[in-house]
Order: sequence, then structure tokens, then C-alpha cells
Amino acid sequence: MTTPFVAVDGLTIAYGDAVAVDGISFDLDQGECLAILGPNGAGKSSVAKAFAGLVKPAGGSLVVDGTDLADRRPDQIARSRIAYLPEGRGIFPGLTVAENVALGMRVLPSGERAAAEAQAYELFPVLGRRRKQTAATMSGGEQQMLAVARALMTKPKLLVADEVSLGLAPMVIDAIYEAWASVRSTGLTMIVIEQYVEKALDFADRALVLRRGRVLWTGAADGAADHIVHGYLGNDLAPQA
Ligand SMILES: Nc1ncnc2c1ncn2[C@@H]1O[C@H](COP(=O)(O)OP(=O)(O)OP(=O)(O)O)[C@@H](O)[C@H]1O
Repeated sequence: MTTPFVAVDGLTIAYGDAVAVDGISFDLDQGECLAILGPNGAGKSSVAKAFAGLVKPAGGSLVVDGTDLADRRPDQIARSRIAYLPEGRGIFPGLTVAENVALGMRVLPSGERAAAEAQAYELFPVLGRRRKQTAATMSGGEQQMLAVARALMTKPKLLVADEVSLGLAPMVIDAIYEAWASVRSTGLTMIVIEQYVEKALDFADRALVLRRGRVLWTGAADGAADHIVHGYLGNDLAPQA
């Protein structure tokens, strides 16, 4: 039996006495994309933060490419090419686009940085035109593109993206998903947390519905999934944009 690329087994996350994620398990093969869906407070962001090393699991394991992330620091995880896009925008608003890109490159060996920088501007040409602009003065969509470019330029083996679509215009959401599609052919494995259910199911190979920290349903993100997911979560899943 081959070991899955991502193996989450009995993952439990608690904040004090409050259990946010209650023993969930799932696997992912290399190159697969999993959409994690669920209402507010379901535990989705907590799972994403565990992949980034920002919360320590109270139990279970979280193995990526043979390494259990439960004992690793966020900087060690970033260097092992696991990219995390936090909810909101993971950028430095007071710095320029070019400075943000330069900081993103620091996890890469120096020989790979020039190509990575070029790739960031190729993915989103608008960023190339705004290199000298302070990130805080850009639109929300441009800031999110900068965050996505920074994550993708490190050529991650796993990308964990937490609600990147939140509050963005449909055109910007499409641009971000197109950028992801263009790098997926390189074997990138993805975990996408979304409120925008149709978009996520359209893009992902598999879906997992969380509610109150437990897996309600998991299965292929095919034609049937939309119906099933809405059946499980009903109005709880209304997009918030
Ligand atoms: N730092 C924290 N301290 C205490 N409780 C927390 C903390 N972070 C999250 N929680 C709680 O854990 C539960 C799961 O939160 P989490 O943010 O993981 O859910 P979510 O599905 O991502 O929700 P949303 O869609 O609203 O972002 C919630 O009840 C939340 O209040």
C-alpha cells in the first residue's frame, strides 16, 4: 500500500476546553485538490492553521510527504514548501509589491529566486506594473493577487488556501483560480477552504464538509457533490461576499 501524500489522522484542535476540530481524518494523493467546506465556526481555519504550524494539534497526526507537521515550527514548514494563504491577506501592507515579493522569496535557495520573482509577475501582470506601489494602497483584489503570487512563486508542494475569495469581485476570483489551474499541472497538491461552494467544487477533485469540528461528508467533487453539499449544509453555506 502506498502512503498518501497528505495523511490527516484523528486531528484534534482545541482552544482551552473548546474543541474546534474533533478527530478528523482524510488523505490526499499528490496533485489532488481537496475543498473543505462548512459554515462559520466549523473548524476550517483551524485545520488550515495546523498545516501552517500556527496551532498545535491536541491530538492526531498531520503528515505531509512523510513528515508529521504537528511538531514543526511555521518557518520550518514554510521552508519545506508548504504554503499557507491565511484568511484575510497574508501580505505586509506597509511594504511595496516588490518588497513583499522579495520577502516571499526568502524561503527559496538563492539560485531559484530570480525565476520565482519572474513567475510572480507573469501570473499576475498587474503586480509587475505596480512593483513600487505600497500594498496597502492597492485594491483588495490586487492585494489578494499579491498574496497568491507570493505563495505560488515558492513552488509549493502543498498549498493551503483559507477563503481567498472572501469579499472579492468575481473577476478577481476567476483570475486567482486561473493562476492556480496554471500551476496545478506541475503536480501541486491543494487544500482550498471556500465559502463559494460552486467555485470550489468546480475546481477541486474532492470535497469535505465540516460542521462543528467533525466530517459530515467527504467524496468526489463531481456533478453530484453540489447537491449533496447543499443538502448537508443548506442555508448555512450561503456565500458571504
Ligand atoms: N484563537 C482561538 N481561541 C479560541 N477559540 C477559537 C480560536 N480560534 C478559533 N476558535 C473557535 O474554534 C471554532 C472553529 O473556528 P475556525 O475559525 O477554525 O472555524 P471556521 O470554519 O474557519 O470558521 P469561519 O468560516 O468563520 O472562518 C470556533 O468556535 C471558533 O470560535
